[in-house]
Amino acid sequence: MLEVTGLSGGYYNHPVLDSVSFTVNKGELFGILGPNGSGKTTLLSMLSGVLAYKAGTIKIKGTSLKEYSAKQLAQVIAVLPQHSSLAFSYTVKETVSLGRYAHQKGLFHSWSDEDEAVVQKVMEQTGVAGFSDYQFEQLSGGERQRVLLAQALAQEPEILFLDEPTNHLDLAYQKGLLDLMKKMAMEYELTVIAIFHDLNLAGLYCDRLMLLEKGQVRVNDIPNEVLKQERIQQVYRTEIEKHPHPAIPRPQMFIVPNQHDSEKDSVVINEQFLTVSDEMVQLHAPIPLRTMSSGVTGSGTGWHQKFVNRHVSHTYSCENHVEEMTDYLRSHGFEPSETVGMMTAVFLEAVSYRFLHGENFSIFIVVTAGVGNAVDASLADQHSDAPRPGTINTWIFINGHVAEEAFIHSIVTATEAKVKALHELGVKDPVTNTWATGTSTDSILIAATQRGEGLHYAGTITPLGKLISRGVYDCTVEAIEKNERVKRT
Ligand SMILES: Nc1ncnc2c1ncn2[C@@H]1O[C@H](COP(=O)(O)OP(=O)(O)OP(=O)(O)O)[C@@H](O)[C@H]1O
Repeated sequence: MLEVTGLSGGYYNHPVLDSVSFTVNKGELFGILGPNGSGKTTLLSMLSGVLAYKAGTIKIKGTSLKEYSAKQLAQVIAVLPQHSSLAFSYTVKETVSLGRYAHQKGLFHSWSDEDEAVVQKVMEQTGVAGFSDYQFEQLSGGERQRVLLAQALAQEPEILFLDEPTNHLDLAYQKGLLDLMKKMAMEYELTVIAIFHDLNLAGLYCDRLMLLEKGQVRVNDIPNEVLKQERIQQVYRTEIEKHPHPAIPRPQMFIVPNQHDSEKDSVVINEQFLTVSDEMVQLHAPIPLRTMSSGVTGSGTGWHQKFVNRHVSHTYSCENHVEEMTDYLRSHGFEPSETVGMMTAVFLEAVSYRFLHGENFSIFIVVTAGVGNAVDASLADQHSDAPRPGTINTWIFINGHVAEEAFIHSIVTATEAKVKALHELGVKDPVTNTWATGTSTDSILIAATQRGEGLHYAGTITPLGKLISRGVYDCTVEAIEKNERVKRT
């Protein structure tokens, strides 16, 4: 649909683009990225015939751009510019109707039924039909943007050029505009070429992205390839982190702000932050910790500052346990969204904890363990599936900067150490009378300060893994033994 080869040029005495080449296929949603001043708008101006170029070729539908008359070009391409104002005062409908110019014939063209139908349709699509009689100048920035999009769509173009289309739009309209572009690309094979500053929106919606740097193409590929952490850091000269979108397989980039609380660099989570009562074991960290957990609240990954392991009776009914736990936390002064909350039927005086030092990092482990619900995982299908309160709850606080994979390693390593502790104590599954590997609802928390030493791995023979293995094994053995003693008294 669009073929650009060796395109160079810019402004008087100011070369901007340097041999830019790329193609865009029919029905593609193609994103142009690049830092301020990299030449994105200059490129779009050349592609839409507004700015002359010095060298290279631009072909639209196989024909050189230079061979199109203004009217012919307007039948194929439409442009939604970054900044626009109107020379005269028009109503919204009149503004949108201007988009029909390219399709009108003769000197004294008349307004056809088709013109009217198209204008009504695009005003509905862009959500501006409700204020069709308003003066354009009376509208907010976002409303104007949508009216100008309607005008561009009224042109019924085959290629739509957008310069930062989501500028001025609120969240819902950003999504609305890009969903509409995607739909039109898929259903009507509209080719959409858009400049984005928001890498995340570009990554979410575009089929392909082209990254410009100092007037040259740095890369042109699918979003996951273009949005590589190191590359974006280099080109934009800023610190970002790449993570997958939580709901769809698309990349997302997160800005990492400079930390201004360096006095907390030395925060070490240890026993001083732990409180044990009959009702709960709680830890209040002085800073939010990066967490991965299977708690009743605060599960999955997140950032949490408070940690609660609450005692419940053996007869606790687990129906609606999340809601009940949320109410409990709130009534005890905890904000549920900021708290990792677990439950246990174990008497909490039987808690076991240890602080262990590595070379440049340390860990603090807290375990409560009862084995009344012990299960042999290899024979779990012989058990009923009625949920009961978890009986081995393991908290691992890491004073270090833990990579995502090391969070997962930590869970594997801790589980292996726990299984060994159960074997060592000869704990059996009461249903199958075979060696137990855990209990039916064990929970785990890994919480890291994300300061200091970078810890990339936590497999059993890594420095972090060795500490976790030792600590979880010792604490689990001690917690089970203590609980047995408490139960006997
Ligand atoms: N009309 C102009 N006359 C002279 N130089 C210009 C003109 N417009 C832009 N430039 C220069 O051309 C270079 C590229 O500008 P352009 O607007 O294409 O960048 P951009 O990537 O779209 O930037 P931004 O992200 O800030 O919108 C910049 O150095 C800019 O100063």
